[in-house]
Amino acid sequence: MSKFTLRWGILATGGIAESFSRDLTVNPETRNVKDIQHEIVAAASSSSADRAGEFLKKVGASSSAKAYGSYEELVADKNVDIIYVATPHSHHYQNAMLCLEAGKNVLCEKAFTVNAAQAKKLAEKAKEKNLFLMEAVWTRYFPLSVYVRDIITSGKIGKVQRTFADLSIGTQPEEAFDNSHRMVNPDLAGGALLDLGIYALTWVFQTLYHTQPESARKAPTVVSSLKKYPTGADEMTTMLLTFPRSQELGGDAHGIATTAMRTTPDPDGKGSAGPAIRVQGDKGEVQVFHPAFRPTKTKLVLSDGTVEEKEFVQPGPGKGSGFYNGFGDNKNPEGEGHGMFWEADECAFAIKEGRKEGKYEGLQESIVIMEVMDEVRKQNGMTYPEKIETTKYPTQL
Ligand SMILES: NC(=O)C1=CN([C@@H]2O[C@H](COP(=O)(O)OP(=O)(O)OC[C@H]3O[C@@H](n4cnc5c(N)ncnc54)[C@H](OP(=O)(O)O)[C@@H]3O)[C@@H](O)[C@H]2O)C=CC1
Ligand SMILES: O=C1OC[C@@H](O)[C@H](O)[C@H]1O
Repeated sequence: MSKFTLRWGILATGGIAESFSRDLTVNPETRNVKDIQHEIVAAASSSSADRAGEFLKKVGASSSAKAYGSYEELVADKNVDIIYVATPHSHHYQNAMLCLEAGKNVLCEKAFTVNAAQAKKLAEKAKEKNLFLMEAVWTRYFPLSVYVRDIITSGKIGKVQRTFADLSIGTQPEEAFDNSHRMVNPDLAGGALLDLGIYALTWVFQTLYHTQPESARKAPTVVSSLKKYPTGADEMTTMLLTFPRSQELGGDAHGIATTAMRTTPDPDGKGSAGPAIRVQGDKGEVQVFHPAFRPTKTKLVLSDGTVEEKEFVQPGPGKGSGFYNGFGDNKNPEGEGHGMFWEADECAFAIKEGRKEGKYEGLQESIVIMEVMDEVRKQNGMTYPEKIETTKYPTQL
C-alpha cells in the first residue's frame, strides 16, 4: 500500500522550527507509524532566502526543497499542503491568517494566538475555507499523554477531583534573556503565562476537561494572581480553575496551574522533589514528572497499594536530535527523538482522513484556553500592544 505523504512548508527559521523540522525527517516507522510520511518541500525566512536555504540544509531537507525570502512566497507554493507557523506569539494570528487566506492547512505553534478573539477568527476562517487548523501543543499527542488520559477515563483513579500542574523553568531571567527576548518582551506577547503557563493549563485541561464527553465539557471559572517582570510581561502566574462537572463524574473539579521563571519543580534535575503534575481521584492519583512540555516519566499510586512507574522514552534517530528548550541549546539523551513528530503525524492522519481539527485538542478547546488566559491577564492588568492584540488583518507588525 502506498503511503500518504504530507508536504510541509516551514514558516520561520528559529529554534523550534529547527527542532520540528528535524523531527519531520525521522522515519515514522521508527515509532511504528506505517501509513503516512512527511516531506519538507519549502521553508521561508522573513530575513532572506539564503537563511531559508541554510535552514533547509541544516535540518536535512531534500535538495529539491524551495527556499523563500518571504512568507508570502511560501504560502503561494502549490506543492505545499500544510504550513507550520513557528514565529513568536505576537505573529501567529497574522501569519496563520496569511496561510489560511492562501488556502493552506496550518499547524500553528503555541500559544495559539495573543487572545481568544484572534483564535476565534482563525477558526472561522479555517471553517470558511474548509482547511485543517491545529494549535501545536505537541505534548497532547505523546503516548504518555494518551496513557494518562486513559487512566482517567478508565476510572482507575476513581472520580477525578483535582489536578495540580506546574511548568516553571528555574532560571534567572535577567541573565538568561535580554529585554527584547521573546520570553519577556511584551511586543512579542512574551511572559510566563503564554509561553510556559500554557503547558500547565494543557495538563489541567487534558485531565479535567478533555476527558469528559464532548457534550458535557464546560468552560471553567478562574481566579488568578500574576507577578510582573520589569518589561511588563509576567514572570510568575498562578491560576485556580473550577470545572463544572456532573455528580456522575464526581462533581466540580479543581485545577491549579502554576508557572514561574525563577523556580522549578525539579531543582536537582533528578525528580527528587516529586512530580510536576498530580491528577487526583478518589481512588488514587497519576503523577507526571517535569518538564510538563516533554515529560518522560509517570507514577500511578492507588489507594489499594498499587504503585506503577513508567518511562516513555521518545523513539527517534539516535544521538541528540537537537532538543531545544526555547532559549538555549540542549541535546536529547542519546537514543531519544525530540517528540514533535507525534503532532506532525496527527496532522497527516487528519488531512488523509479529511478531518479539520486535531483529535486531542480541537479549536473549541484552544479557544477556551485562550479565554482563560485573557481572563487571567484581565484580572491582573497585563495588556499587550494593540497592534498585536488586534483581529484586524492584515496588520503590519
Ligand atoms: N513546542 C515547543 O516545544 C516550543 C515552542 N515554541 C514556540 O515557538 C514559537 C517560536 O519560538 P522560538 O523558535 O523559540 O523563537 P525564535 O526567536 O528562535 O524564532 C522565531 C522566528 O520567527 C521569525 N520572526 C518573524 N518575525 C519576528 C520578530 N519580529 N521577532 C522575532 N522573530 C521573528 C524569525 O524567523 P525568520 O527570520 O526566518 O522569519 C525567527 O527566527 C513561539 O510561539 C514559542 O512559544 C518555542 C520553543 C519550544
Ligand atoms: O514551548 C516551550 O517549551 C519549552 C520552553 O522552555 C519554551 O520556552 C517554550 O516556548
